[in-house]
Amino acid sequence: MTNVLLTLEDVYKKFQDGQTEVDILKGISFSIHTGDFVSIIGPSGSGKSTLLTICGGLQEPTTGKVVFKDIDLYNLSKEELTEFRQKHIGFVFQHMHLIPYLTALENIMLPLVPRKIAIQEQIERAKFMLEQVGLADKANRYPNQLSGGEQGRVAIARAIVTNPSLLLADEPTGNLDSKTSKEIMDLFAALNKKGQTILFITHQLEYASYGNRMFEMKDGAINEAVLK
Ligand SMILES: Nc1ncnc2c1ncn2[C@@H]1O[C@H](COP(=O)(O)OP(=O)(O)OP(=O)(O)O)[C@@H](O)[C@H]1O
Repeated sequence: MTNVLLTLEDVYKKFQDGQTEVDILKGISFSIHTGDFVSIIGPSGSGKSTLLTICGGLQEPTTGKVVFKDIDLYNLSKEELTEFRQKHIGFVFQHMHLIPYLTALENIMLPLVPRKIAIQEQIERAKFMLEQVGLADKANRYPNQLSGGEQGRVAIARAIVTNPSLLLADEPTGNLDSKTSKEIMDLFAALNKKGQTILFITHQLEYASYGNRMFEMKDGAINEAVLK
């Protein structure tokens, strides 16, 4: 039985830098399995965010294939790709991107809106997610009434309220102090323990080692570290 969730096959990404074309990703291949907790670590500008967006169906590679289960992502139409992302992918970004004029609960409900789910069920599911991330008592707070770590928790709850097969996080601890960062990483670890597949970027080895696999990016290539 195979439980491969995502496969990248010889992925290249080139960007135009003035007159020259620069290869940012140079033939990346790997597979992620259901239940994996994978970190990507590497120097600034090495292409980590570019890789993550390609994995999440947000940015097409120049060449190469991205296959999710048996779906060849970049063969989908724009509409199909949007639907795919809504159904299968959760995103958490460094700056959280919470909507300032919506409460924590309403922020978490947002991804459910396009699904035409009855409003009461949206509320119930968002409340359940708040409990999962330990913020049941902060449902009616606005983002500016929450600490950085609490905002991170809301962003994570929002990313997983749709039960995505894959959670992608781009430096989720980037703006947080070390105590709060550890809390967020502990939350990821707890979610992974419950079965959530996670691929995340970090600059810090300490957090990279939370995962069961670690990818090191350098000069457009990836090297999987051997973990003990
Ligand atoms: N749309 C674009 N057009 C041109 N160059 C780009 C574009 N997007 C990214 N780049 C370049 O590609 C390189 C990799 O960027 P990327 O954001 O993927 O790196 P990163 O490893 O995530 O960096 P950081 O750790 O600083 O966030 C950088 O040199 C960046 O300037």
